[in-house]
Amino acid sequence: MDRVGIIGYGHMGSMLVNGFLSSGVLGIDEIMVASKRQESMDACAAAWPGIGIARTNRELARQCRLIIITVRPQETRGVLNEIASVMDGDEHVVSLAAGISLEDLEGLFSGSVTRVVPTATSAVGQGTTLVCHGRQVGMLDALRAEGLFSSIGNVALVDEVNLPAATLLSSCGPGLLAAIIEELAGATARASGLEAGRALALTTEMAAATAAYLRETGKTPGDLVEEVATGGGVTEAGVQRLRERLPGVFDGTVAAMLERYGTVGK
Ligand SMILES: NC(=O)c1ccc[n+]([C@@H]2O[C@H](COP(=O)([O-])OP(=O)(O)OC[C@H]3O[C@@H](n4cnc5c(N)ncnc54)[C@H](O)[C@@H]3O)[C@@H](O)[C@H]2O)c1
Ligand code: PRO
Repeated sequence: MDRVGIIGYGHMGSMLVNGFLSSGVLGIDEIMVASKRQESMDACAAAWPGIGIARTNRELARQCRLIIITVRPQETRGVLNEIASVMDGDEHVVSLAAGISLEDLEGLFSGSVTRVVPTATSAVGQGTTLVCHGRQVGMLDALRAEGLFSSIGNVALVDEVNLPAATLLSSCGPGLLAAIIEELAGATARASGLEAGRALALTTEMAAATAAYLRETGKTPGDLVEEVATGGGVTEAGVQRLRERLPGVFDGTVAAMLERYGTVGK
């Protein structure tokens, strides 16, 4: 049977298995998983009774035409080298690895390759999965992969040249925003004595409401700042301070991330 194979069962591998099966886009007998650690395979089998578990990556590659590789970038070449000898050239590999180009991946085996960048927020059906197909990917394979990932959120096709920047925003972004939420809540609790858990709950709800407001009204962030910051009031004092300091902080943040993106797959 032509099952969808997932190699690696960490944050992304388990999120994809949960998403594909919970959404119903794949049935339990249409998916097969292989991962290095026996404990994670035991956890997978316990969470999804009847799921196909391969003992090795090669065993999985022999049985699946669409193979999604969710190991870390520095482990991705090794996995492709390992399975290449049992592939017949008709396979479609989907690589999640940040920083490993289509050209590099296509050089490792004879099938077709798509790069995909999901986001942790896909676990709740929110956020955008970035998709970049290699030139050898046929239309049916492209549509099949896009259909799978659209079951866990939005899908956006992105040219490879724009993948680093788009990844920073849509996939690293939840980590950045979570860190900002944590800092804002923490600083407010420290300065005021408001209980830390309460501060975090209020900040999280505020962040979700702000994103919903911008999305639903189509207003710009600048419009919203203007609405909230009453002249001579409290918000104005905070926004003024942020606008003095944040451009430097974010320029440095983006530069550090783009630099790491260039080396992460080496
Ligand atoms: N975490 C994210 O939000 C995110 C988003 C988009 C893309 N990615 C990409 O997804 C990939 C996985 O990230 P993650 O956060 O899930 O990492 P992770 O460390 O949580 O998971 C990696 C998994 O691969 C397994 N593994 C390692 N070597 C293996 C091998 N040789 N054979 C089989 N399994 C092996 C590990 O046991 C682990 O289960 C990375 O390439 C990353 O760049 C991650
Ligand atoms: N998580 C991966 C990383 O931080 C890639 C996008 C989000 O490297």
